[in-house]
Amino acid sequence: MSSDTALRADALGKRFGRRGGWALRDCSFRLPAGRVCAVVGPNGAGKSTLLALAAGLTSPTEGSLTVLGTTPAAARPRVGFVAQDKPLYPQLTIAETLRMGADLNPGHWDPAVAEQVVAGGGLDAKARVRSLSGGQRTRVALALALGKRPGLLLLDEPMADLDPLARHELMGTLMAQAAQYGTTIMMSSHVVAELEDSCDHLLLVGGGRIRLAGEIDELLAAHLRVAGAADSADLGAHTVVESRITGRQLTALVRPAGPLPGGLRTAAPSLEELVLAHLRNPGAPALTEESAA
Ligand SMILES: Nc1ncnc2c1ncn2[C@@H]1O[C@H](COP(=O)(O)OP(=O)(O)OP(=O)(O)O)[C@@H](O)[C@H]1O
Repeated sequence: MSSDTALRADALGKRFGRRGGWALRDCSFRLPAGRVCAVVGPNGAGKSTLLALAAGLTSPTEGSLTVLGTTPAAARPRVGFVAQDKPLYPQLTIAETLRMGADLNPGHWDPAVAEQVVAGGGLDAKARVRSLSGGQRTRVALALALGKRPGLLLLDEPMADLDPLARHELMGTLMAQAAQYGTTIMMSSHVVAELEDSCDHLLLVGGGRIRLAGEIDELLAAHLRVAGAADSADLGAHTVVESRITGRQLTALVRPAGPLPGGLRTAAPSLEELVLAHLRNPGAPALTEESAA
């Protein structure tokens, strides 16, 4: 794998237990290094499973995953992971937690980055973790992950319990980290509107499969919102992700395979429109680099 690839999945599958269903199946994608990648999908889609596989916390049932050019287990010292439940030691103070981060990451711990993230929330370094709110714990968990100066940062719904100001500020910190150190960031979220400004890559997971994968600009450019008279709009030659007829009016989200029928009004979709259309239509054909190749 070339060094410009942070993460590569090949026919990756994960099943919990021998009789369990597949949490992920037949997932193939490539995440170039230095990208900020949004992982979106409905509850139970397999997002956390994918992040846990990338963090080396669980192993694939089939297929393979390459992280920073090696196995997920070997890449762990260079990977930061903030799990959904943000495990921290409640009896430690914030200062002790960060010291633990320094001890666990000899030679690649950046105290200034970690302290800056904590200070951004106005937190007292002497406060014990157990006395912190959910959002404040998130901030400490992010400080631990960022202080490690990871090559790949995996964040499972990092913003879910943060107030809007804290989200904005921490997103800014994450973007600055990505820009300054070339850190690849992969983060799951349900708040798609917030991702449009900060992410440049998208993985949409549904039912354990990859539904959309690629650069957000390219995915958006491959789709069009169309509207026009229903009786004059034969979209049969194109991939229709979603279509609705109200009265005589057709509105649709399509992946054009060539020129569209005349008389239709077209507009570029927003990221939220693209994601929602695919979530509402789980049977719509996937678009990934593999399917486009
Ligand atoms: N440890 C486990 N044991 C058994 N099944 C599991 C386990 N972890 C996840 N699953 C199953 O795998 C599927 C994917 O779960 P996962 O947590 O990856 O989804 P998700 O996309 O992160 O969901 P959410 O948005 O609700 O966090 C679900 O059907 C879930 O029940």
